[in-house]
Amino acid sequence: MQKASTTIPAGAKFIKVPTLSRWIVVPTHPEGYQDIARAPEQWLSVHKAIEENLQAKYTTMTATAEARDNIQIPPIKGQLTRLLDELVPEVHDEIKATFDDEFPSGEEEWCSFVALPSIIKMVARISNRVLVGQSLCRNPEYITGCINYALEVFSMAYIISAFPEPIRPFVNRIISPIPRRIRSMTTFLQPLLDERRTKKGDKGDDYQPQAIFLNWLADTAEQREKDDREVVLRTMLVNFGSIHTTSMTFTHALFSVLSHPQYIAPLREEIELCIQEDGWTKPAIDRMRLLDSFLKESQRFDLMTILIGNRLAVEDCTISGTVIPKGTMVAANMVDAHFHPSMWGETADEFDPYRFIKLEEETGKVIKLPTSTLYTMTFGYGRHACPGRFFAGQEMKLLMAYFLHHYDLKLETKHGERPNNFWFGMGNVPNRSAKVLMRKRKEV
Ligand code: HEM
Repeated sequence: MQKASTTIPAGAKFIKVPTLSRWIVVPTHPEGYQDIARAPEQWLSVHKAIEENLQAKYTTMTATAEARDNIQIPPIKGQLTRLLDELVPEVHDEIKATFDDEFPSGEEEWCSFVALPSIIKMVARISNRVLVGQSLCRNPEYITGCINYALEVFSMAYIISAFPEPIRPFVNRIISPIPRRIRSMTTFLQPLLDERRTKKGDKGDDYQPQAIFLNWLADTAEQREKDDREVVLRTMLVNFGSIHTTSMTFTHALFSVLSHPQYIAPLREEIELCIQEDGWTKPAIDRMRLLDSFLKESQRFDLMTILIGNRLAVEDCTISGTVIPKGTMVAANMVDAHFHPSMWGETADEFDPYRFIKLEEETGKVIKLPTSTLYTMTFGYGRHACPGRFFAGQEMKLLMAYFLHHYDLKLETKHGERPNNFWFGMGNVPNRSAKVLMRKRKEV
């Protein structure tokens, strides 16, 4: 895409990019996405784009007019983000329990783990501590179900879109494992919903529900008269949207830290100072500025995907003076955004963990891990930018701080170099078989 961009005629506002399934139209400059992000849903629809990309009618089962109500978003933007402070001890406790269970190594011994699958498991458990609470997040069957559900949605979306529309329902009925998965996930989640309902009935206004996403979602569902099935589907959808995104982003960052070992000492120094003064708390995490800048630079440099922020034109419309015909898929070009010299200057192609600290010192522009801009698009941009980004940012900082504070770490590659990424379609997956060596630090 970078090479192709040199051949774009002057004045062109958009280009058409081929993907495996269809053409996608992207602006020729990162600023061009602004008008796409501002376009009303009746022109450029995020829901229709997701429904097409995920084949949501068959996979997440969220392609009905009713489901477009998106009841999962208010509790994420509301309680989950408002209570980040209170969630730090919970998340820290779950990280500690996960490490104790998964890596019970002695002080002297190095042990090795395959990074990506281990991190997916860890992130699934840690995130679910906040999504559904301690009892379920420590249930390996439930966690495996959450991880597999996401993989099943991806693979079914891929398979189903290869068939013509009229026969998709039959293909889906014959081969989809998703209905069985939903039934099995319901057996885990329904007892929690029943318990909440009973306690609420018994205690009335005195009922103090446990601070977990499932309870906040159930409150929203009740207000909007949605049933328990909708709550289960939405909980699974949030699991789908959070586990693999967080673990892929985090694994990219872990590989970047370990392939630039010169930054481990300053990162550790900052982490140790912050937790000495404030403990494992939100103020401590917020003060870890170098860690924040490092993770943000890793997001900038180690792209998660090439195109992001897809929207489907549901009627002919005019965007930035160009007619976009109905049925066109538009998106942002992440490569252009994350490496554009007008924003990143001559060092755009270099990995600089101090980049966001320097940017703030030199220009006053504050870009932190959850900040979404037209030039830092990992969490999307505009009114549909990821609502879970504040939680995800805090979780990733806590997890990286925990790793670096408690363990010596190195890559198990020939010369400690970063393992190659795996490009799948537009997605950039961190190497799936690369191993990391770790050993408990003596002094901690
Ligand atoms: C590093 C981790 C994550 C990344 C990279 C990420 C990225 C994204 C992106 C790119 C979008 C689409 C934005 C757009 O179309 O404009 C999105 C949407 C969304 N994300 Fe995340 N996400 C992450 C974690 C999470 C977490 C932890 C949650 C929930 C707790 C979450 C919940 C959602 C939801 C509900 C949406 C749909 C928003 C809407 O349609 O308005 N994400 N995310």
